[in-house]
Amino acid sequence: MTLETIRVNEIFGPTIQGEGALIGQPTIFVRTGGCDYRCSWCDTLHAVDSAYRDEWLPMTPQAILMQIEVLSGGVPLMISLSGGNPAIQPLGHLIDLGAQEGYRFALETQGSIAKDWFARLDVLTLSPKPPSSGMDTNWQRLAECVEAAGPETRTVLKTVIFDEDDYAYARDLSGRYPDLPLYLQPGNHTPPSPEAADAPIDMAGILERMRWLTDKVSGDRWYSATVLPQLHTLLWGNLRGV
Ligand SMILES: C[S@@+](CC[C@H](N)C(=O)[O-])C[C@H]1O[C@@H](n2cnc3c(N)ncnc32)[C@H](O)[C@@H]1O
Ligand SMILES: Nc1nc2[nH]cc(C(=O)O)c2c(=O)[nH]1
Ligand code: SF4
Ligand SMILES: [Mg+2]
Repeated sequence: MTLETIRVNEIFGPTIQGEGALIGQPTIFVRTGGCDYRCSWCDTLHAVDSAYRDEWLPMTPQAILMQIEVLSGGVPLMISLSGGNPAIQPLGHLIDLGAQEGYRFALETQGSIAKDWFARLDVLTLSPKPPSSGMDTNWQRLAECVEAAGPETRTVLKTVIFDEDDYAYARDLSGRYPDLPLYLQPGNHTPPSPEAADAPIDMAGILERMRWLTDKVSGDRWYSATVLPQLHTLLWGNLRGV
């Protein structure tokens, strides 16, 4: 039987999950190449811009799992699937193969493409994009993603906030999905260029935005939202592969 290959940009770890529901927890990242969005402030353009597609190697699920096993020393831990948009890729077989060895899978996507294998994830993070990204949210597609994940997968929302319009977007999102946990992440206005393996970051500016966001959430008595930084950028700035 021939299996579909997955376009892989990078596999790295173990590191800690730097964002959202699993923040601080050990994980290995599998970053796929290719995205249907072009967010103005994307911090991972090397996995988005097709100018870099030569760096997205087609790999079988078996080859990916072998690399995961080497990196993890065979200890099954959480595998974070990100991108680009990993929902573009045929990841169902990798999830099943990894699950046989005890690995669990979390996936990070903007919620523009639903797949039936979302139901076999441990955690699905839907990260719809606010106005500052320049992208429009297709609410029907987002609903299809929530539906596809079903009751067994832990589904959470995470949205990036740069300004007042983004904040209003997040409030609207929360109203649409009052039962899903929502994580608010201050935006990094100094994302790396795709060529840079490391690049300067305005940490003071990001933390100032986080203080502004925290004040707003508290001032509005918005007690159901969780405000979190990108912990990996706090620790390593714009360094890639951490
Ligand atoms: C690079 S994306 C890859 C997965 C998927 N395409 C998505 O956007 O959810 C991973 C996460 O990083 C966030 N992100 C991207 N650029 C960012 C920036 N400049 N500041 C803060 N978060 C950012 C995205 O919103 C998303 O939640
Ligand atoms: N440590 C760490 N945590 C992350 N959480 C989301 C990431 C991503 O780029 O999708 C990411 C990443 O690249 N590194
Ligand atoms: S959807 Fe995610 S990977 Fe795609 S451009 Fe936006 S932030 Fe980058
Ligand atoms: Mg990132």
